[in-house]
Amino acid sequence: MSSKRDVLITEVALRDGSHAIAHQYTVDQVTRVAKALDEANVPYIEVSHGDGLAGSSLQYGLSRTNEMELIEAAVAVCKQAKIAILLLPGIGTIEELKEAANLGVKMARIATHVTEADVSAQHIAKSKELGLETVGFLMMSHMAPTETLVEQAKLMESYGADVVYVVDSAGALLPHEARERIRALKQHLQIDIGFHGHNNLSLAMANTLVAIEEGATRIDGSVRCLGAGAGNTQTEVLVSVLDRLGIATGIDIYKMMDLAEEIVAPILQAPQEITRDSLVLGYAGVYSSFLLHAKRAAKTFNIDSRDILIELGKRKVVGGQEDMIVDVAAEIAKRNLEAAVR
Ligand SMILES: CC[C@H](O)CC(=O)C(=O)O
Ligand SMILES: [Mn+2]
Repeated sequence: MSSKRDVLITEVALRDGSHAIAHQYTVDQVTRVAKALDEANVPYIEVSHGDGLAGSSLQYGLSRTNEMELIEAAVAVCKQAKIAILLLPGIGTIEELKEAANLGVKMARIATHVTEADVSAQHIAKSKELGLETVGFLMMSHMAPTETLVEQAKLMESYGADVVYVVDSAGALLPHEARERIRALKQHLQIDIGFHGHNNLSLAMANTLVAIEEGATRIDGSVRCLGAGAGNTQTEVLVSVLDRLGIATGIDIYKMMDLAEEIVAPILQAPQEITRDSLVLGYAGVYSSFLLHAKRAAKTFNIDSRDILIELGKRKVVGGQEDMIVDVAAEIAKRNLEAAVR
């Protein structure tokens, strides 16, 4: 296996996939997945609560296992892969960042809403000071015009980020929109550009390939699509497609396929597919991680989860506003009741 890498892949199933399994990862699962990914020569593995460090809460979902234990377990079994964490300023703090760095984490991804990059300044600076490779992660990138995205990415670059990602949190970007965004960032920034897709409109692979065509060299994938909503670009498929295209990832294709089938598939509560709910996430431009919350609220209020998601899309609700899901569900239930007695 060649260790040449034209594109650096970050495997996100142990972080983004946490949303899909209601943050129920065990140390044993994380150990087995991280070890197998390391043996397949995956360069970066992200491990955290789905909403990043310190995300475990009633608002976002309580973790079964303390994420620091999960990080420690992943670090312990990786010989070549670097462990990454996600941090959303305001949810995670500098204290958790330091704790993760002490455990052996090598990369920190600092995530903000696409128009709020300024809140990442001190976290990016601290991450650099701790000697971590540092990534700016601009979430819900479909919600801002390309000029705004460029402005915000430049802020992250000016704070010291080594890489900036276009994050299609809702899986709402169409290929020409992904192309325009990556092209503009390549034109205006000196640092590396990354792309993180979600497959709600079945476009994660197409958008990823377009991003690579436009010069993105940092790409996220989730093995067996174990990510929020319909999941991310499926890593083992991506690695195979890139190999066919002559783009080196350095990842062992058979080992990726085997770990997807034998280690990750049994973790899934249900196969990751594009259901009517995940399709609505992409169609209405709603945060992929809202999926389970909306389904739960729909059950509580006996309403259609799609009505909740469509309304959240109309209101342009962003990450961190999970409390709005129940508010919206209650309003819809009240409206339905009023209509029924009229
Ligand atoms: C809530 C954080 C979010 O899951 C980060 C991410 O992966 C995305 O925005 O797609
Ligand atoms: Mn994601």
